[in-house]
Amino acid sequence: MRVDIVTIFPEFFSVLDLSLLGKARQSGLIEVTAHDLRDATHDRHRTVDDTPYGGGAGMVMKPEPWGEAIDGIVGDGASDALLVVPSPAGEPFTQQIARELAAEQHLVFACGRYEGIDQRVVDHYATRMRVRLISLGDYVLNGGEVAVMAMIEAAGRLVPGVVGNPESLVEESHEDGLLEYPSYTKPASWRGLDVPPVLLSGNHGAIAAWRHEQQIERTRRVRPELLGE
Ligand SMILES: COc1cc(COC(=O)c2cn[nH]c2)cc(-c2cccnc2)c1
Repeated sequence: MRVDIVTIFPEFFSVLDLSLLGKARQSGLIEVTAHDLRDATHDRHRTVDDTPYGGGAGMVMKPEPWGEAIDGIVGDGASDALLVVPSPAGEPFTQQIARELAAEQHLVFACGRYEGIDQRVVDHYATRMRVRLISLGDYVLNGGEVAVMAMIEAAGRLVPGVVGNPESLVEESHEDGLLEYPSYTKPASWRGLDVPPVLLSGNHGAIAAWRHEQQIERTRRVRPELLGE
C-alpha cells in the first residue's frame, strides 16, 4: 500500500517511523510519504490560504497549490488512487471504512486547515478519481493531520502482514459489530479485585459464552445503537 499525505505540517508525520507502522514501512508493506503543500506555492510568502468569497470569518485554502500538489502525486489524468479528505462534513469513520481503506493500493490524504479547502478541489478530483470526505467525529479540529494519523493507524494495522498475529485482529471492538469484552491478566487478585472465576476455569465453552455476554452487556450499556436498540 502506498500512502501520500499533503499537509502544511509534513514533519507531523515523522512519528509514523516509530511504532507498528515503522516496521511495516521498513518491510515495504506500507510506503508513506508526506508532502509539504507549500512546496506547491510560488509566491514569496508561500501562500496557501485567502479570504472566503461571500465573506465570513477565517480563511480558506486556495485551490491552486492543492491542484499542483495532488497532480504531482497522481498525475494529470484519471487515477485509481483514493483521495481521502478528513472533514467535519465527512461520513463517520468506522472499522468498516478502515477495512475499506486497508484494501486500497494507493491512498492520498488531504489535510485541510483553516476553515477548509476550496470546494473546487474536491469537485475537480471527483472527476478523475474516487474522493471520500471522512469525519473522525462530531467535533472540529484545527487541521486534518490528527484525523489522518488515526485513519492511517486504523487502516494500516489491517493490512495483511502488518500485525504479527492476525488472530488479534479478530476479537476486538467493532470487528463483529460489538464492543470488546473486558480483559484480564496476572495476578489473579489485585488490590482486592479478583479475575472473574470463569476465566480461570479452563472451560473454553463457558469462557466464550461469558465473553459474548459481556460484549452484549457492554454494548447495550455504552452504545445501544450498535444493537439497533
Ligand atoms: C477539509 O476541511 C476541513 C478540515 C478540518 C480538519 O478536520 C476536522 O476538523 C475533522 C475531521 N474529522 N472530524 C473533524 C477542519 C475544517 C474546519 C475548521 C473550522 C471550521 N470548519 C471546518 C475543515
